[in-house]
Amino acid sequence: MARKFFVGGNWKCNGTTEEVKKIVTTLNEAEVPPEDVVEVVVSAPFVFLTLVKSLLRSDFHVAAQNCWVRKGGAFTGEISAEMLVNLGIPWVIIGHSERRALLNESNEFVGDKVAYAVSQGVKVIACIGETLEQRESGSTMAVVAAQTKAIAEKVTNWENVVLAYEPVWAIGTGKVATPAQAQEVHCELRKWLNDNVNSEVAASTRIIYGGSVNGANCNELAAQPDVDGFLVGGASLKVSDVLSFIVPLV
Ligand SMILES: O=C[C@H](O)COP(=O)(O)O
Repeated sequence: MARKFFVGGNWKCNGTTEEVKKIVTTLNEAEVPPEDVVEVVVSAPFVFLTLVKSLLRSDFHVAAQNCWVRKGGAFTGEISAEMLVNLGIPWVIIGHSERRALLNESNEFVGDKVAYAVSQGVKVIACIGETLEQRESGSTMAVVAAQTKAIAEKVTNWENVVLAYEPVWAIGTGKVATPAQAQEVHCELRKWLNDNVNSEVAASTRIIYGGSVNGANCNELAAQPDVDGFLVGGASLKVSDVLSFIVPLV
């Protein structure tokens, strides 16, 4: 089953109105592969979601970077999946390692969040990945399998989930995983989905890579059979780089 290539830009907690407008203008003016070849999703901070949605070309889509674990209500500072639906925001990132580490989001909490967002009709980029210590101790696969299991236990509709493998040691460090390292984990994750969910989900779920992706390394990573796209942080924030990992994929 063909899996449409997915390119996500995660702006994290960055940007001003002026910077956002500049990046969106650059994206809007670019000649990129058609939407049926590459799906492009821009993940903006909450405060810029409506602005980005109003300015961004219609063949690109907008994502939030988090949402609450259940129906909204008395949860000060949180944003609910219902609100994203109301604003017409189709995607959300859940379980990014920065939130897992800094805000103590557990595997179970992330699984609950993914399931609730999907149940409300919001598509999810679900992040998983090991720390350097875990990789060096040989537990990479056990870690990402446990993270994926917590999602698989709660989610039935995998059509609306993209799995983002983001080794923590590669995020924002310039130390990109080698294409072989990325392929090895993606292949094992697909096997895990086959063995623990079903063969259709394994064949159709997009497994994307994140961690120091840029224009110089994206093509080699994209050539790996189980790398179905990217979640890009730093390079997605620079006007000079923002197209470097989309346009070469033509
Ligand atoms: O969500 C994106 C990842 O954290 C990757 O960030 P990075 O491209 O700056 O390493």
